[in-house]
Amino acid sequence: MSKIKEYQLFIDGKWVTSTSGETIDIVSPSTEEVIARVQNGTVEEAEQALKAAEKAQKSWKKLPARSRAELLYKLADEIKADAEFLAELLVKEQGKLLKVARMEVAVTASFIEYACEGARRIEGDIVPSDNANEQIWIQKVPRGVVVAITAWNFPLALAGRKLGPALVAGNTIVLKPTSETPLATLELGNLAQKVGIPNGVINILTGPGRAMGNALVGSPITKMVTMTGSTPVGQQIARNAAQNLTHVQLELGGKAPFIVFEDADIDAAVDAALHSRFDNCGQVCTCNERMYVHEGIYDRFMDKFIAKTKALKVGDPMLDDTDMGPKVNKSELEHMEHLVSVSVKEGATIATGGKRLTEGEFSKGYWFEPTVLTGVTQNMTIVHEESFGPILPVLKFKTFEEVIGYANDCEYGLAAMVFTNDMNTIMKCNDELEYGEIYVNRGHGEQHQGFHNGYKLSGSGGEDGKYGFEQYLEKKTFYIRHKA
Ligand SMILES: NC(=O)C1=CN([C@@H]2O[C@H](COP(=O)(O)OP(=O)(O)OC[C@H]3O[C@@H](n4cnc5c(N)ncnc54)[C@H](OP(=O)(O)O)[C@@H]3O)[C@@H](O)[C@H]2O)C=CC1
Ligand SMILES: O=C(O)[C@@H](O)[C@@H]1OC[C@H](O)[C@H]1O
Repeated sequence: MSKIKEYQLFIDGKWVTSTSGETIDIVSPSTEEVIARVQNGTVEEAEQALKAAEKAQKSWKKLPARSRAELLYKLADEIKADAEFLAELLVKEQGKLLKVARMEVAVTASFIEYACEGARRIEGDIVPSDNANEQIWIQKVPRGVVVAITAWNFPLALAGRKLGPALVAGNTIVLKPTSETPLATLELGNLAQKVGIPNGVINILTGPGRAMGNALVGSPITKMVTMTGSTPVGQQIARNAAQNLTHVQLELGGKAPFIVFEDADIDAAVDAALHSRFDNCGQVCTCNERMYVHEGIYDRFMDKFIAKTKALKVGDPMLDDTDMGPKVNKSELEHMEHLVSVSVKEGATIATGGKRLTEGEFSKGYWFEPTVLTGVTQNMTIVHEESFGPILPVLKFKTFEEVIGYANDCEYGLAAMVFTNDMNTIMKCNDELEYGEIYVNRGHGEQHQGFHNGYKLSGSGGEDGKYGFEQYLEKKTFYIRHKA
């Protein structure tokens, strides 16, 4: 039995063991085995990390942005060089398919590289004054210490998505990954040391979000909090950050509608709907969480969709021919069972799936069948509560007005997907859908140069692209008068 690796806290360029003397077991979702242990960090260690970041930021911000970017390009290179090791670690800790984990590692590096491209575009303004012999300069400056808190579904990519722009902009960072899947993120500490990122610029802490997270968010040293996770926790963070009026950027829950109009390309829509629901075991914030199919094509569409859902291969995420791995933990698995049970009680029919898998290779781990619910009505719980798993409720619709009303009848506003070839319908969807991200004739999947922006309870501030980069900068205005 190989010795279980115990990770430490990464503070001020050094690996340290927590004074708590306690560790957190990291469990494989595929086998339920303990695969590693991480520190149960203390509030005092949160303070130490913040102070290290504050100290380091004073010189880090003085480096030319291009010099900061050079170091971060090297970090991205090291991530790519370590791709297979990091990908397998993601499979072990989160249960995602190896092919998806490889994509996640590549995306982590490219998030950082995209941020580096912005190093020469941190531009301000020179504005004419109403006064003679005077100029007004509006300069973009870093905020200071950024606290980044991430979710368990794409832990490494979410870290790169935040670390890249934060550091290129001249901030330093204290990164707290989720206690569910912190391992690949912790490895960034080793890579930061390897490329020579100065001590204190990157700090990585583990420990329960409530205690450690609260301490990080509530500190006056913290000048920005960027968090990806659930809406309730995002709301808690916003309340906690308010005491210091700290800038907060939140990427939260979603309940994306997937709308198939009568003129849609049915085969393309079936494939997009399938992948947008079941990829990463449905654990993507922009997943197809509810599907609306026009009554005119419903039977043809559903025959194809159900057949493809039944054909999905659930199993070992390390194998190339596996289509779906396990849910991330026991409570998430039990939540799937709960949602199906409530849906059936409310009148839904299970068209396929609906149960946890327990036989043979599934005797250990958190496995759930790809599930499609039909006979669903708009008032049912499953149409409004995020499942963040492989459960898809399907509803019929007749008219444009009806389905737009259904789609917008939601407390979330992150992503929506629409299949139609009618330009007029596309433009009306663009006008009327209350979502920050709309995909037309394709499934979900953001790009770095876009803007990942949740409306309503899906978030605040947005990230990615030039608008996401701007979040990591403050503005400073100079009024400069000179002798005539
Ligand atoms: N909009 C988007 O881009 C995305 C949204 N999500 C959403 O995230 C959710 C699933 O991820 P999950 O990790 O379970 O989300 P959680 O909200 O449970 O946790 C997110 C992070 O917040 C930390 N945390 C928990 N409580 C606090 C607190 N009081 N103060 C500060 N930090 C805290 C957690 O730490 P710990 O785990 O140690 O408790 C974790 O690191 C889903 O709702 C999904 O929709 C996921 C990915 C992307
Ligand atoms: O956070 C999510 O669920 C998505 O934004 C996901 O995270 C990193 C990937 O690039 C996105 O698909």
